[in-house]
Amino acid sequence: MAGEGRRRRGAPFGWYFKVRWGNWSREDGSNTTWQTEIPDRPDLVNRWKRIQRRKRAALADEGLDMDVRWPDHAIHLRLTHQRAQGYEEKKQRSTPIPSTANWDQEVENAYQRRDERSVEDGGPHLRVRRTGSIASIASQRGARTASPAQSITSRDTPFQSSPSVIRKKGRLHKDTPSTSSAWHAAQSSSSIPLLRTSQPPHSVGPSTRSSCTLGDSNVSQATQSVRSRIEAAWSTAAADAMAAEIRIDENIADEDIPSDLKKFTYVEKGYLFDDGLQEVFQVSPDVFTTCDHQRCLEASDCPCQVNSEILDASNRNRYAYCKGLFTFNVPRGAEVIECNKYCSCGRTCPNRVVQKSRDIGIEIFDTKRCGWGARTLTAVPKGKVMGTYTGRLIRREDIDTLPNPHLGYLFDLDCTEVKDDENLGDKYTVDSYTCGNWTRFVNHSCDPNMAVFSVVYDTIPIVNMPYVSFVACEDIPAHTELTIDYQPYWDEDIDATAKHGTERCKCGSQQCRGWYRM
Ligand SMILES: C[S@@+](CC[C@H](N)C(=O)[O-])C[C@H]1O[C@@H](n2cnc3c(N)ncnc32)[C@H](O)[C@@H]1O
Repeated sequence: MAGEGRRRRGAPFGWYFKVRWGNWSREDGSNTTWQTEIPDRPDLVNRWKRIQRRKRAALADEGLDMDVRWPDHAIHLRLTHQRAQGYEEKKQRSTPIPSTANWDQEVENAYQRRDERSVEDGGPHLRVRRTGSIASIASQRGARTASPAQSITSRDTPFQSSPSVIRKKGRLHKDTPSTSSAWHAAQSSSSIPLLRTSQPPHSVGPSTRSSCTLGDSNVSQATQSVRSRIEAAWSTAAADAMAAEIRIDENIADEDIPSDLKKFTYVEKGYLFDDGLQEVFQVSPDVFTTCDHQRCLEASDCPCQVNSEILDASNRNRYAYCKGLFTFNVPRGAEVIECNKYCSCGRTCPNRVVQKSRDIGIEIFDTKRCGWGARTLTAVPKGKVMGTYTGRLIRREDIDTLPNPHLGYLFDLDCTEVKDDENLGDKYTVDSYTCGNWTRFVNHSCDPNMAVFSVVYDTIPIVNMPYVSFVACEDIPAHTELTIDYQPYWDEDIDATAKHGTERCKCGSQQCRGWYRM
């Protein structure tokens, strides 16, 4: 393969490959032809396409603002073919992946088409990496294949709740567990918690106004405008990422809005990076596993999928997702690897779920007992991916330098870490104190309705910078507070009686263990 190009004079419109022949030449010595297809050498065509795709991606990596202003029709008149491709790539990347309204139907259709083609190994397939496999990944060629195949069966530890914890330096509280049934009743009736308890550490609790006067009413106007301004800024950021609405409960008053939150930057997707970390995150295109599919349904022939380590009881590979919902088959220490920007599958590929935009509206509200919280505006089905924990990506070793208020908003990217590993090198944490999204308002519950899992799609697992994805672990009615367990493996990881560093839990669930750890 020597090149490719758009329609040539006198030829039908379309893309052409330029082929240089080794065993043939014209009388004048030239040995290239232009052809629309090379049916007997699909390997050459696929390799060529892969290389071109990487070139396009590299062009787009240079910056998304370049050239995008040009109208579509001018592109092939004014630019080389490669630049036109780069333009297409940039255009696509500048547009976040919208959530598709009829996505379920599309996937359903695709499954149907697959079944019609009678593909033998059509079973769901999960691409993951397990704890401890980092070295073997690195030993493979540039980690392209993500991990060695390593079968586990359904008897292995199932996905539980969260591979990571939100950290906070806390002092020991000796209070007894909170077992309020009012909270539980409030939850099950889809309303907000009713109990009023002590203020959370950074005073975002209930208003301290004791009386209401005309002056207060004016203050209330100003309050509204502060809340509205923050809400507008966050909504704009969410809309830019094509995400659903983000509201701040209108009952939140001016004096209940912490000053730091007025400077808070809402980041719906992705990370902001501490010095030098973006370079770590942005790995070379060569090390990605990629596929040439339009859709990644046939696990047996998708290069991204074949190295899955997760098998079901019948030894068949599984997808992490089924019809857009998380399957909860990911064991502890595993990461989901979604199709990436170098794959040729489209935006509705069933292996692209977390990277889609959030389509569930969220409201931030005052829980009256745990500070602010986040609740869903609509009913959410079990398995629905709600969003990722965003914020500033920092080195774990830098946590000690952070001011105290940050410590309640840290999320360790520790999914693949071995217990009690003291080495802090190459370990990272997300700090959402000054920037982040609605997930930084998610409170702890001992009976949570969301779980978390780690996922990568724009980097590779070995760099230890996955996204932490929040997923509904049960059907959640509209207007219910969304919660996770900050210490999901507490019964495995720590002696429940050793409560050093724990905080008194006010989740109020019937299963409340009385403490949580940041
Ligand atoms: C990640 S933030 C959650 C959002 C926080 N409520 C706010 O107002 O910004 C974690 C903090 O929320 C509070 N919190 C979360 N879950 C709690 C619980 N179950 N009991 C008591 N406080 C909780 C604690 O103050 C904790 O430091």
